Amino acid sequence: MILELDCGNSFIKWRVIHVADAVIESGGIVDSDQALVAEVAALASVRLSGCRIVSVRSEEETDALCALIAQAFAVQARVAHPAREMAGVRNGYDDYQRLGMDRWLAALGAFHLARGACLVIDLGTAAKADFVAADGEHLGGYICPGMPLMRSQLRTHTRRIRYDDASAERALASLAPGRSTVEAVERGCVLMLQGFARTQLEQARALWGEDFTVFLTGGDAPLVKEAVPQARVVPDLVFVGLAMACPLD
Ligand SMILES: Nc1ncnc2c1ncn2[C@@H]1O[C@H](COP(=O)(O)OP(=O)(O)OP(=O)(O)O)[C@@H](O)[C@H]1O
Ligand SMILES: CC(C)(CO)[C@@H](O)C(=O)NCCC(=O)O
Ligand SMILES: [K+]
Repeated sequence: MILELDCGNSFIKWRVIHVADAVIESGGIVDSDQALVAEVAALASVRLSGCRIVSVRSEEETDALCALIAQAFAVQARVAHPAREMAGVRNGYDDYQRLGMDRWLAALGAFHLARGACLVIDLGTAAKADFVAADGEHLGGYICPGMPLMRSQLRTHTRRIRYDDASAERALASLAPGRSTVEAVERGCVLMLQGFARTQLEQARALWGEDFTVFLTGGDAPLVKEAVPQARVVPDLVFVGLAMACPLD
């Protein structure tokens, strides 16, 4: 079994899979390196033979996580690195090393699954969109604040926007105009995300007509699912690309 990690800016998503058939044994989402090691160590009957990591954190933070994993599980983690070209996809950035690895791997995974032009919308701490043409050319993309950043900017830079997580969740039962602060903010931010997603669709249509696949991923994908009914929701899209970039067998 191998451990797969997607280290985002706020959370680490992890999975333990059987390497031969990619069957998922277990998985979770944690907010610290220590919590990760604790959760994986608590799995009964798991013997890891390898580990692969994609990280958008600093090199120091990623190295520290690899050291912790080596110590806890006696495996040397393989870290995915930028490439100018991989699996038929050509990185569209002027400086290919600057493209976020989560975006790059999601684009690889999407192109592999779509076998044609695709749009990836990834809604996490940041909202990202990436475009890959039918010939594998990555055309670039967009980065915006995601739901957590929009929310926290409003809370930080205003005096009278204050509410707790439980009421935030309740507020999203509907998207009607808000009749309280929490409803107004939470629903407003969801509409921003949906607007982002719809605008990316318009871009894709302008480029490719109707001949493309839309992928939706990231922790906040459910919030825009209904606004983009044609999208394939693939929560593990980054892991699909990670397996391609770091084969372990
Ligand atoms: N079980 C969960 N734990 C934490 N966040 C969750 C969970 N389910 C959904 N979310 C939502 O997912 C969002 C974070 O998404 P994600 O985990 O994709 O972010 P990230 O990987 O840290 O960010 P990024 O990909 O931009 O670096 C949060 O806004 C949170 O509301
Ligand atoms: C945009 C984020 C923060 C999203 O996780 C990540 O992909 C990243 O750090 N990217 C580097 C900047 C870029 O992609 O242009
Ligand atoms: K991520």
